[in-house]
Amino acid sequence: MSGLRTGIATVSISGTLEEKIEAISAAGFDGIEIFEQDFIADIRSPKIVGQRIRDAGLDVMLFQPFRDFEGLPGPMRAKAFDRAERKFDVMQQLDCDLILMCSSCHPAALGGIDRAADDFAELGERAAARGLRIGYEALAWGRHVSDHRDAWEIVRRADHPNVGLVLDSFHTLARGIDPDTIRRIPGDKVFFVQLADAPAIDMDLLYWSRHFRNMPGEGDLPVSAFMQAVMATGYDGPVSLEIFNDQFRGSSPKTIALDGYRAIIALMDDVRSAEPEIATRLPQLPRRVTVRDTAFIEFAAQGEELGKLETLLDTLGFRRAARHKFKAVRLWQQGDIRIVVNAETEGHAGSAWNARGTTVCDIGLGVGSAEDTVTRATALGAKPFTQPRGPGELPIPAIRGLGGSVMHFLDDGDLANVWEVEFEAEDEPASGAGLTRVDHIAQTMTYDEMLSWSLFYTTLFDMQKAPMVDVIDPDGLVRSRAISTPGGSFRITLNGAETHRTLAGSFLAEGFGGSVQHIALATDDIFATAATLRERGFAALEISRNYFEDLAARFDITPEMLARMQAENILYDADDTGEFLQLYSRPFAGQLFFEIVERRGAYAGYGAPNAPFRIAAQKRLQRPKGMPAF
Ligand SMILES: O=C(O)c1ccc(O)c(O)c1
Ligand SMILES: [Mg+2]
Repeated sequence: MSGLRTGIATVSISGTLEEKIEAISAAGFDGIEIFEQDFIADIRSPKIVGQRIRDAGLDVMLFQPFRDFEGLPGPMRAKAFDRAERKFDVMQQLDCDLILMCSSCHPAALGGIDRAADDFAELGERAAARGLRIGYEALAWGRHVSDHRDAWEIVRRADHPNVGLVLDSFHTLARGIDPDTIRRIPGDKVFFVQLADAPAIDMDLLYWSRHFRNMPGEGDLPVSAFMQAVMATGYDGPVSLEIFNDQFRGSSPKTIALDGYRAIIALMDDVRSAEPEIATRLPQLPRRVTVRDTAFIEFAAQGEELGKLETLLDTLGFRRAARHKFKAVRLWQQGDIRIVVNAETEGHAGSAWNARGTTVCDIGLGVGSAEDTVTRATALGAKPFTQPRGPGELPIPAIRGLGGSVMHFLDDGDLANVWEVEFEAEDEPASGAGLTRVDHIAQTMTYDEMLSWSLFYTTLFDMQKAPMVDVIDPDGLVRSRAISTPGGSFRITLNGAETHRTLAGSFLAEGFGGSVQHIALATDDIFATAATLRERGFAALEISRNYFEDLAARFDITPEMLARMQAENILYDADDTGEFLQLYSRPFAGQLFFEIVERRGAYAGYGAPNAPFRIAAQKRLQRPKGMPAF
């Protein structure tokens, strides 16, 4: 059995046809759907374009779309056939044998299953004479045919070996059609399969499809259930992406093509795991990785900011636990939290500091098997990370993460001893402020990058994405989405800034791109922690008095507790599952900050309703002197 064949429509990514071909080939796809517009805009002949695509190692899998063919009356019908013949000429030049015909939207189309079937039977003869095939696709907004079941009935009645069906997950799922109805269709009559996901937004189908499609796994449609049904038919052809998305049209073709490849591989792996009996043609790869914990967070810091960061860690109750045996690297520890501060001028940390100044350059995650994690990541198109190892250093498996940062993976093997092997313990006694573990890591990026990064996490790790929330910054909107492992052992929030005027946006501008902006640390008793921190000289972010008055109106909080929260600048949220208390540090090293949280009950959120007030408080600190703080 040969491998899975993957494809992507040229319409899915930005650039000229040539740039698209390069990006699609580089991302690892086997073939390409030529979207006619991309071809027409090119100055090369169809013969040369076809050859160029094959030279890039890609099959020309499909030519599309051909519109408004079936069901036309009299002379219009004859014209539609002539039009089709012209496109057949182009296809023969391209050396592409399959054309997608989407269900007619033409106002004059008459409808009638048998009329359409007759049209396709006749066109099938003409196609066969040239060795070509026709795939019929039901557009969700087609005039008479908008459901794959009707398209299948037409194909069935056309009863021609060169006429088959194109299934497109968007059209089926957007209309809420049960994908299991696909299991009734013989696999050899499915000529091609297109995949797209989309966010659950209630809007006009055509508009939704043309602007908001995204990669499988990036949206909310049950694309995996769709694909399981397709594969259950015995379908053996290519699996291809057809993504109409406004953002993708303006993004880097390489990134979007890589995301697409990642999405297909993860999806087919999910299909196989859901129904192991079904042949998916996908080579084996380790399943999604269970993250046990955040093993460490590493900052690159030098000079004055290094001192400030270490002072802040000290006021937060961290102790100097160990020093690297050979490098300017120190381990700070409290509870299960390990923060590594790397002042090396060379290597990854050195270049991260050169590029961004003080920054989180590395995140270490505890996993079952570090090797399997890198194997899966690599199969999904991530880049393994290596740098020359110094004396006595362990070969800890790593990949490239967000914006040039690195992720290391630690497991129970020899790697668990890294702190003893590479570091020398310091004898500073434990003091602590009750911080126990990393609650979550907040990453800031441009809005355009959010889908890509959520896909990175949800395809590699066993993590689910929460719904998108809007965070109001006084100077713009920031979109935020949390991604978490089932038990919350690893939580990430992604914050996408649309403009540089927002706090998140100015962080991006200053830091030269997306990275970790804040780290939230958990405590079991935020009031006790706050008191200890105060004694240690920690300065909390000051929250407006109005905020606490509003809290009193919204929640049943005793006056005593409210007074304590106000005194300590502790923010509060609650839902049906529990309560959430938050305390923020002031910004350091530019616009990085720490958050301290206490979760009560099963509260699994992040205090999103409080974000605007926290942001406003942070922005007050940035105001030029002389402006009132309150
Ligand atoms: O939006 C469209 O017109 C369109 C065209 C071709 C397709 O395959 C499709 O799914 C949608
Ligand atoms: Mg389609």
